[in-house]
Amino acid sequence: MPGNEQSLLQRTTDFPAGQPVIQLAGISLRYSQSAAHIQALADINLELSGDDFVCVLGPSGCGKSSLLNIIAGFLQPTTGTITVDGNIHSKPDPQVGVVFQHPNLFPWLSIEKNIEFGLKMKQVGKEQRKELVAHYLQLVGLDGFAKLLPFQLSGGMKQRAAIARTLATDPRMILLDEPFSALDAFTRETMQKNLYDIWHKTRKCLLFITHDVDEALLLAKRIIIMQPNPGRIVNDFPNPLLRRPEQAFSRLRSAKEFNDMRQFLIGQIHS
Ligand SMILES: Nc1ncnc2c1ncn2[C@@H]1O[C@H](COP(=O)(O)OP(=O)(O)OP(=O)(O)O)[C@@H](O)[C@H]1O
Repeated sequence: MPGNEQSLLQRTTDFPAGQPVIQLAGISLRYSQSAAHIQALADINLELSGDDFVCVLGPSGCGKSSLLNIIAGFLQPTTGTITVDGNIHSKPDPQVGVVFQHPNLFPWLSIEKNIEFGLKMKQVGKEQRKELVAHYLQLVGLDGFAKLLPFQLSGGMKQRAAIARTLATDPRMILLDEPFSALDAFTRETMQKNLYDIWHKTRKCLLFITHDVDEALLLAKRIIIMQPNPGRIVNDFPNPLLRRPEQAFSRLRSAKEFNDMRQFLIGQIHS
């Protein structure tokens, strides 16, 4: 692998694992609509490390999307600050990548051109772009589909292309907003395995929002529970079932500990 590509692919490893990537201090958010106010978030304090895979669970309306939009820089908090690697973060920034529920690829660009797009924006040279695109296409298992247009791919393949596009620019962290919720159950499980393997290989800091307790238990290294009125974090703990890559989902799902944790999480969400 050429030296330049090596440095781009491995840039995240320049930061020691375990070092905070992002810190949220005293974040609150109040939506004001005419005379009505909604306190969507209150007193959010959070620190995510370089190799965290955090799943955020909580009932509808507890502020998960608001929190993600603030971290993405799409929304300004009413109070509080966010820092990325110690620097104030207050607007969309290539250091924080986002994968949405719908892959929103550029429909007129081939899959490889979609992945290359962010690299062009970063002014990465042509040869290096080519190698990075090939690397990330392979990482998400789309190496045979580079020349196709998005409409020629299945929903799961499009979402993998969107993940590759975000990974290719090597952000410090990636926010994923229910990225598999529009997929059928079988594709969803395949995608969960894919994402877990990608995280295991890249050790990228991931913040993943989901409504699905099983999904959180199968994927997360750390689980955060939120509650509404106002939206706040009520629990934040390491997933005791953190899976080894070779462990089958079906095996983990059938374990008594899995069912116990599932009941615990459902109780926490609905308490
Ligand atoms: N643009 C907005 N203007 C006013 N209120 C909003 C806006 N967006 C969200 N809210 C309110 O803020 C609170 C949190 O909403 P948010 O969408 O962040 O929750 P959520 O946990 O992501 O919900 P869901 O799981 O249903 O997607 C809710 O009471 C919601 O009605």
